[in-house]
Amino acid sequence: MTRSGTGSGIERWAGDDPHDARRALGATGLLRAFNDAGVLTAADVHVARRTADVAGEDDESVRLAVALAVRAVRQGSVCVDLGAVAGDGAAGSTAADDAPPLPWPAAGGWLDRVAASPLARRSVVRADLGLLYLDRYWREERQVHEDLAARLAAPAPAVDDALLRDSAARLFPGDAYAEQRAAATAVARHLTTVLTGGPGRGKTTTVAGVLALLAEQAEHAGRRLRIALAAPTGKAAARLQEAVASEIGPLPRDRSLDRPISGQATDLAGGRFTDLDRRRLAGVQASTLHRLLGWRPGSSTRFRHDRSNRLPHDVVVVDETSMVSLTLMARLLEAVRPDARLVLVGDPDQLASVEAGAVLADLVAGLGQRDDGVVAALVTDHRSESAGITRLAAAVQAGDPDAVLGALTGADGVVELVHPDDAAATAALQDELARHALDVRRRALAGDADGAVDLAEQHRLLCAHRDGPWGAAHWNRLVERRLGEASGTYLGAGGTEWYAGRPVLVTANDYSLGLHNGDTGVVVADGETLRAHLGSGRSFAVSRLGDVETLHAMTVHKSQGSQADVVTVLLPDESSPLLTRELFYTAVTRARRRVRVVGTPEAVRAAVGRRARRATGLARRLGG
Ligand SMILES: Nc1ncnc2c1ncn2[C@@H]1O[C@H](COP(=O)(O)OP(=O)(O)OP(=O)(O)O)[C@@H](O)[C@H]1O
Repeated sequence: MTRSGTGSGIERWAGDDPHDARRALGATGLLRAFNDAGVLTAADVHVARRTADVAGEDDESVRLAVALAVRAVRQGSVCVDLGAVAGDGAAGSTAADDAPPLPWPAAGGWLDRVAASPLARRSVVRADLGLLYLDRYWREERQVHEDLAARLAAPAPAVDDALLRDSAARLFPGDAYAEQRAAATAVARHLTTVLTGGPGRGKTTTVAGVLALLAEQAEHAGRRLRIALAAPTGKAAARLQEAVASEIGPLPRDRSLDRPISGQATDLAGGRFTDLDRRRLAGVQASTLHRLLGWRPGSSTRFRHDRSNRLPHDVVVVDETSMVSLTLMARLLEAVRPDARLVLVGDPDQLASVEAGAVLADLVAGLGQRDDGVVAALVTDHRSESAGITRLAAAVQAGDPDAVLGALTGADGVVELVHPDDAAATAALQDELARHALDVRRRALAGDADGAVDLAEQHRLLCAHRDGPWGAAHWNRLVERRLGEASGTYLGAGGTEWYAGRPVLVTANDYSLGLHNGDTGVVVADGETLRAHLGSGRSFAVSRLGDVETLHAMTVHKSQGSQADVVTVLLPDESSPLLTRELFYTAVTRARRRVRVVGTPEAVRAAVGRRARRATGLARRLGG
């Protein structure tokens, strides 16, 4: 009852080192074979063995199925499709063509055996939709579906039609704003909306207008609108806050909200928003989703706000929804009041969340066929100065490698491809990186915090991997070596860890300090001491910072939710399982003005051709 010969496409780690920590000691049978082959890690095997032993399950194929479900979650999927996993190379075919065949159980009846096993009877695993889930993820996916279905079936929120028409025409005037006007009207008319679009498609502009429009509706009904703006990372929340504030314009000098507003509202910024809009929206703050939901010490999956203690807001806008995991979406949906508007904004073509799930892509796939405007897509590019980046991103999205290579070799100076074997070009790149780091350091040594932060934020070096010759760690060391040579000291790990000009990335939330995972900044000299400046006037003694990384280079995954004027993307070679269309798209769309890709044409083709698919059932549940 085994299949063999299939499955050479499944992603494997090199299982030939007997001391590799991923080796499961004492494993036998199928678990042993799949661990030896580098498909399962020790942790996958351990969980499968423990749960099977407790439940008294001896069937090796069932044990293997559980281990594959654990593996699936580890790799970002919510479930595993046992019928397809054997041939699944979607996440990257790293097995050599001559890798020995794996003893796969026959697909027919495999899931049924798991469904009839004591493990399923004890609800350790769930078979549903022809997929196998670990219980927690099955419950979360069902909850997300049920909460969304209830919201979609609930009566539409009350709106004053004439006022809505007027304010939509005022806030989104003429043909130039027609797409956003339609999207904003859809948001006003629905309890739940998914607002999608790539960079520069006018999502933030739409959000700002929607808030003004809803605030006007609320005031018309004699209420003040309670607004929550949130994003998965601190960086993304800060960007959202800044973008919405700059879109709306500065508050009029008299900030009194209670003062009766007499006469016609003036339009100070000369834009679409009036003083009245600005007053109605005064004080709106963006926060991380964790902060909005009410982080509780010791738990990353339970929050102060939940089904029994809902958020007070009338409208909740979440930006960068592609980064929201299934678990976080489940917590959000149970906390939002059933009658509050929920607007999920994001770019479904970007990499999905670090944790399991692909919620935004699932929402678009599952709800996109509806013709009622629940999914509103913005497609018009409003950033003309970066047309080259838009062309490149569109070609990546379309999965057209020739068009991608064409866009990369265009002569517009906006987009550039550097071959890694081009010694002169890579030396020039290293010189440029060193020069940039030195300029940041000079400002930091002079105590110019704003100047150092601004300059550091202008360029990002993005890598697919953390480790290896094209990994972020290597390039961080390389730039630090060049900085050290120029400074006559040894900088970085093993030398002076904290130095003026060290760009830093915060990698964990610290609520007591107000630090958020994803915050970035620069270490700046302050007399004899060093302080890390994180922008917006926030600074900390470096001794208080725990979880930080050096940011001369960063991984594409960690760059999600942020942008820089100039981005350099280092592609690994084509065999890397991380090299996917979503990773490449996310990397190039971090650039506002210029993007340089360092990689072979083969790596570019591999990236464009490979999808980072995740197994989930949500799209199917939503699509009926
Ligand atoms: N209809 C429009 N006409 C002209 N300019 C526009 C229009 N909509 C937005 N813009 C401008 O285009 C730029 C990009 O818009 P916006 O920031 O709203 O896009 P976005 O989708 O949020 O982008 P990103 O995800 O990159 O932040 C902004 O400078 C904005 O002022």
